[in-house]
Amino acid sequence: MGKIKIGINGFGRIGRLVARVALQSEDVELVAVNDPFITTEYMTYMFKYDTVHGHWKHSDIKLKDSKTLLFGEKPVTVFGFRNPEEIPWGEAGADYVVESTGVFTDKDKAVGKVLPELNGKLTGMSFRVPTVDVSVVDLTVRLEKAASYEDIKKAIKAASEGPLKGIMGYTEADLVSTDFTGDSRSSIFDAKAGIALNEHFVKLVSWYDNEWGYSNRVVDLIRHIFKTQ
Ligand SMILES: NC(=O)C1=CN([C@@H]2O[C@H](COP(=O)(O)OP(=O)(O)OC[C@H]3O[C@@H](n4cnc5c(N)ncnc54)[C@H](O)[C@@H]3O)[C@@H](O)[C@H]2O)C=CC1
Ligand SMILES: O=C(OP(=O)(O)O)[C@H](O)COP(=O)(O)O
Repeated sequence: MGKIKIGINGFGRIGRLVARVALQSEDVELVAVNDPFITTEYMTYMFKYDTVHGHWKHSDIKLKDSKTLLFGEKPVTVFGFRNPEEIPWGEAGADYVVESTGVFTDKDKAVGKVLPELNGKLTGMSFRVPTVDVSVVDLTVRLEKAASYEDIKKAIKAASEGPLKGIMGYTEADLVSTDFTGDSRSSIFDAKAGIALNEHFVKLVSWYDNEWGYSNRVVDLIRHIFKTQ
């Protein structure tokens, strides 16, 4: 089976990290990036030296010419269009495009679309804690069916080791926000941080690397689309 060829629109925090995920994947090939507001020199510099996730050590990155970046031997076409309709992704061979400009998306409305059964039942917020990276979800829940905090912990632990392995994590360690930097899972339940008022009212706490976890899920999503198309 051929590789999944992707383009990335917007080469900021997420665009560059999706590129890192793709470049480390066997089955995904980065073929093009588009960003009208930064030069190829600046793209190279920002990609190489990421303050949060560290220096890129997997390959050399060079400018082949003003329209091509070389990641090791791998050429990646660079476009600079502001209007997404004008970007010639096809010319570069991109079959899937990651939208990571933040200009054309509306992610806050996505939960109810992805999980319609939660419409009207769930709202929430996550704290972008004052570190360069990592967020935390503080979920306060009123339960119709009684459950002790121990039961909840057991169910989440079982899911993290079973159907949600690699996506949901579970920890009883005494960790703090920066300990989750570089974790590719979407949510790591902090068993010691939650609290139950009674068997119908609980607060659950879960951490995630909002940059690296999200970027890994973007590439997982492309793999899913590729497989199911
Ligand atoms: N930073 C994070 O932790 C997360 C961000 N997101 C979402 O990902 C998206 C991108 O966020 P960041 O990477 O943090 O933003 P960013 O500001 O670091 O990067 C955005 C990039 O898009 C470029 N851009 C702006 N207008 C453009 C256009 N018309 N065409 C092409 N490129 C354009 C900018 O030059 C910049 O390089 C947003 O929708 C954000 O909500 C989602 C999850 C986590
Ligand atoms: O840090 C983030 O992730 P989070 O909302 O999951 O904590 C934001 O998605 C960053 O993007 P924003 O600048 O659109 O808020």
